[in-house]
Amino acid sequence: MTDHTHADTLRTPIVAVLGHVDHGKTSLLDTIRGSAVSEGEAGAITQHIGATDIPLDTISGMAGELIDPTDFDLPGLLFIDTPGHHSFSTLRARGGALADIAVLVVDVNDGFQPQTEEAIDILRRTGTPFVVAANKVDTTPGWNPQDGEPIQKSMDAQSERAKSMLDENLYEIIGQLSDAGFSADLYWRVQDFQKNIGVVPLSALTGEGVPDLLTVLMGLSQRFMKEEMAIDVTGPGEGTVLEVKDERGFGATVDTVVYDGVIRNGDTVVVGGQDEPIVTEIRALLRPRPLAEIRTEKEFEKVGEIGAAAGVKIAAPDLDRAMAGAPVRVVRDRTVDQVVEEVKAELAEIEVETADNGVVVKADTLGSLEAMANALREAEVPILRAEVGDIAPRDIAVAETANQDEHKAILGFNVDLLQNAESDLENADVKLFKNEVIYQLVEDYERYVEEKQRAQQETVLDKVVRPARFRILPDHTFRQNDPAVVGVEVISGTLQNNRNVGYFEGNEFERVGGLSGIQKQGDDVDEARAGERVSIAIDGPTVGRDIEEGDTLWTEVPEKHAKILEQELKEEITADEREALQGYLDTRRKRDPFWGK
Ligand SMILES: Nc1nc2c(ncn2[C@@H]2O[C@H](COP(=O)(O)OP(=O)(O)OP(=O)(O)O)[C@@H](O)[C@H]2O)c(=O)[nH]1
Repeated sequence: MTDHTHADTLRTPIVAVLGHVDHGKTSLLDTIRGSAVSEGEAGAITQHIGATDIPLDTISGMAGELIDPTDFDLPGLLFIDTPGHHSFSTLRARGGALADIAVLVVDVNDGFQPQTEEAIDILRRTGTPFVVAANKVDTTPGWNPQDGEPIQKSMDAQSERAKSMLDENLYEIIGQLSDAGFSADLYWRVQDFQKNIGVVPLSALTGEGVPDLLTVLMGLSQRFMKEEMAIDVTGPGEGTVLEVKDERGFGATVDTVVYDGVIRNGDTVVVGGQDEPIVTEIRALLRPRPLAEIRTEKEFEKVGEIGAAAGVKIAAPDLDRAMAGAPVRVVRDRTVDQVVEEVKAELAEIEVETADNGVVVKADTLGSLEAMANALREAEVPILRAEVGDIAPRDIAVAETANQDEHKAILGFNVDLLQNAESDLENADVKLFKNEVIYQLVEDYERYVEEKQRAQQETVLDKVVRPARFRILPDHTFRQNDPAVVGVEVISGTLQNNRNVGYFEGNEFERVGGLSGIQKQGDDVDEARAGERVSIAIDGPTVGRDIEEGDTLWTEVPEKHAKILEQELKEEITADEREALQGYLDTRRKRDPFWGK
């Protein structure tokens, strides 16, 4: 942990934006950035790698009368630029969420959608405070746009009809939040933001309501997060890898959000890698060039050091096996071993529990891998191997070793099938599942397993001998023997052709012969159901000697089949088959209590 006893400063809270596809995450970030820039002040925003820093002055300028900047001593807000909950689950810091606060974007017309639910789950699990941006209010029929205005002011300019239509949609969202277990209300009605989620109606398109969102975010951070924002600005830097990227002239680099301390050029750092922690020395710390210098050849500018909270690109040797979501730690005055152990310990927290048997899981980041593992654990699906990265030939080979068919599967979340793995997959008996929504991915897999099991049961059911009890009808002997042909009525169960039949003498089963034909109204059939009257040919017995009219006969069910029927297929067979089975088992067990067990 960082020593907080000296040089404490308040850092900028880190904000993440998440929500369902197309609900407006990117537009909202663009609008926040855009209106910050159009505030016109020099240094209104600072573009970081993977993040945008909006200082308090700019926020208060945008928020107008909503904010009194003297109420705040936090320096501003750092918005993570890569929106979406995939990246959000990457955003870890010391076992928790990297983002201090989140904005959940919900389209007012669409309400909650699958990725909204998933985002809520992640927020709940990580205990991240959040506000809901009820976006696209401008699409309300009859809306009279009030560009960039606070939402109350904008509401005052709307017709009663538009207002009530919007209200209806907003209450729908509040209801959905409540269904998800969060008590919520329109933000200006919320008294206690620790107990209630504030909903901010806004439009990323017209900017109305955006001042309100910034005000609420600032207020929440100031009130509830101030203590966590106290950091030692000179301490060894700590951060999280957002993305691993090849950069011309630099090789593999890691885009990193620094949430504590300071990172300096030349520092030795430990970075979580695919196989083991990577120990390397920083060759360059890179930031985007300020907008004014955009015309220069080079995309990045080098900086000597960078302090939390900030986004920076780290160039250093050996970073190609670094993982998105993994920790980055500066060694500084500690030993390398000590920091390697720290990084290992942190990675171990995320390490997914694996079993000797199970599926292969691949995900784009450590965080999403962890979320996948959680979802699979809940669904009681064991995992054989879990890794960050695209699907490679090795994964297919591993999946193929699973000894249960249903486990010969790869579940890929937000990853691609590598080109050199395509033919392997085609030739292997491995099923690939890909989806961008975790619970849908798990559901797809569960459905597949169910179908597979049903198909297996059906084949078993096809082969298994069905129980039947039937009676020889009086005056229905058509032939005495070779074979005996008699009319019967099936009392319960299914009488199948080519089965052995017999009767119980006391509790002993006496086989009389085998069925060699069933005819129903003159037509050959394979089976007869309960209640049906058919004529059957039995090889073996002679009517009047071995069997009599009026006798009750049974299909002989082999012990193994009886066991499968009773233990595995009881739900699959019909009620009268169950009845026949029960009668058969009861009689068998009078003699041998363990028969068919
Ligand atoms: N009318 C209106 N349209 C909006 C608003 N916000 C976003 N849109 C539109 O909605 C569409 C999706 O917006 P994006 O910002 O790309 O949504 P996103 O959530 O970032 O989508 P992904 O990045 O694909 O997940 C775009 O066509 C936007 O122009 C809004 O407030 N009003």
